Amino acid sequence: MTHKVLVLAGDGIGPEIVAEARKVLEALRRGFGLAVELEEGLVGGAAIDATGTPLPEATLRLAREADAVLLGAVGGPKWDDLPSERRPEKGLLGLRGGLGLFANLRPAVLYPELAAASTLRAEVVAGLDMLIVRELTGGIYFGEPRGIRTRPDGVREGVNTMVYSEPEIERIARVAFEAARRRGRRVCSVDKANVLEVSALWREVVTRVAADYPDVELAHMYVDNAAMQLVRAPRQFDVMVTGNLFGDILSDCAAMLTGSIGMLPSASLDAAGKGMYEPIHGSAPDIAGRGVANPLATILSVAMMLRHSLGEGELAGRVEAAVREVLAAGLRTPDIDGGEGTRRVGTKEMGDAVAAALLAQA
Ligand SMILES: NC(=O)c1ccc[n+]([C@@H]2O[C@H](COP(=O)([O-])OP(=O)(O)OC[C@H]3O[C@@H](n4cnc5c(N)ncnc54)[C@H](O)[C@@H]3O)[C@@H](O)[C@H]2O)c1
Ligand SMILES: CC(C)[C@H](C(=O)O)[C@@H](O)C(=O)O
Ligand SMILES: [Mg+2]
Repeated sequence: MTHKVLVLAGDGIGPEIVAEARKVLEALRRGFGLAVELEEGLVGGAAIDATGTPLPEATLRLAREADAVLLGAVGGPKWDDLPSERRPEKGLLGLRGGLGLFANLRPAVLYPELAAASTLRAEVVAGLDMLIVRELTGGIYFGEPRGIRTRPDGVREGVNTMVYSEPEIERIARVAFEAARRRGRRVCSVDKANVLEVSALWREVVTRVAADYPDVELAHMYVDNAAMQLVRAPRQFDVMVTGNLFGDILSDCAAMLTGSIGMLPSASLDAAGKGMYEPIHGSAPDIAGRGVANPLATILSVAMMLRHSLGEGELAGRVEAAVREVLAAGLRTPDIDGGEGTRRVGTKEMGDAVAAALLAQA
């Protein structure tokens, strides 16, 4: 069966990093007979420029028809003055919401070769392998009412609403407990239950779901403490489950423990396992067009796509092994502190090296 993948390069470094991910898919096709058909679509600023909207109907339709979506990044200063409804980011949120991709898996894994590049001391971070399970289609990102309004006294106010229903909390909790069963059997649920009612309900529902997983240990943590614990002693975490906004913030924080935000992939899944795959970072306007962006988060997102949506777990392992190999060979993009025995390379050279390492396995 031929897998249909929709590729949405997006903005900024998006096209540069996606080009390297395509090389990896091409190497899998040539070296291992992966049957994959790529289609391209527009999203974000690129879609605004071409069609006037960040998520054209055609893109959503192609995404629905595909087995999986691979996305680069969206956004950039060119579109920053648009009202939030028309910004590039709305295209990404529209895809997540429109496809029902409620479960966002963000693994933060330290490759041993990058221990010296972590913002933490090697002995604090060595062996780090945690998974952030972020709820992706609810919470304050999607709650109503929202907007900027003017009160009767003439004062303007901005409004967003954080809402989580019991079914929304229950289904993301189950994703976290199921993942924990395949890993270290520990779940830490992160909330702000000392202040927010939405978090009090979150805690209650997660605790209830935990009863179905007696083999998994559950802990609760307030989000402010969780941010601190991530940079104090991150190895205490196995699976962390949290809401949309907290998960966004904590995953950027966790990224730095692994050496660079350019290393963190993600999978956004629906109830049936269909998914969209993207690095957790953005369009990096400060380095776009210079050929220096780290493509590994996107390449590792391809590995997640192979495993979670295409039923090609063995090939996923091969991609991860190829990444390990190029890091062990000392290749580093400039976002990662090199040090002795390393060699600075650009985006293309890194992608070529991963593709070559893959073909060498064939
Ligand atoms: N999923 C997405 O598409 C996504 C995610 C986050 C931010 N954004 C958007 O991207 C734009 C820029 O946002 P930002 O600057 O806050 O975050 P960013 O993640 O784009 O960049 C933050 C910093 O990390 C660096 N960086 C990010 N990815 C890198 C990579 N692969 N290799 C090397 N360095 C990398 C950047 O150069 C920058 O210094 C905004 O419009 C934002 O809304 C999009
Ligand atoms: C661009 C933005 C909408 C997005 C988010 O906040 O979810 C990004 O920061 C991410 O982490 O994927
Ligand atoms: Mg983010």
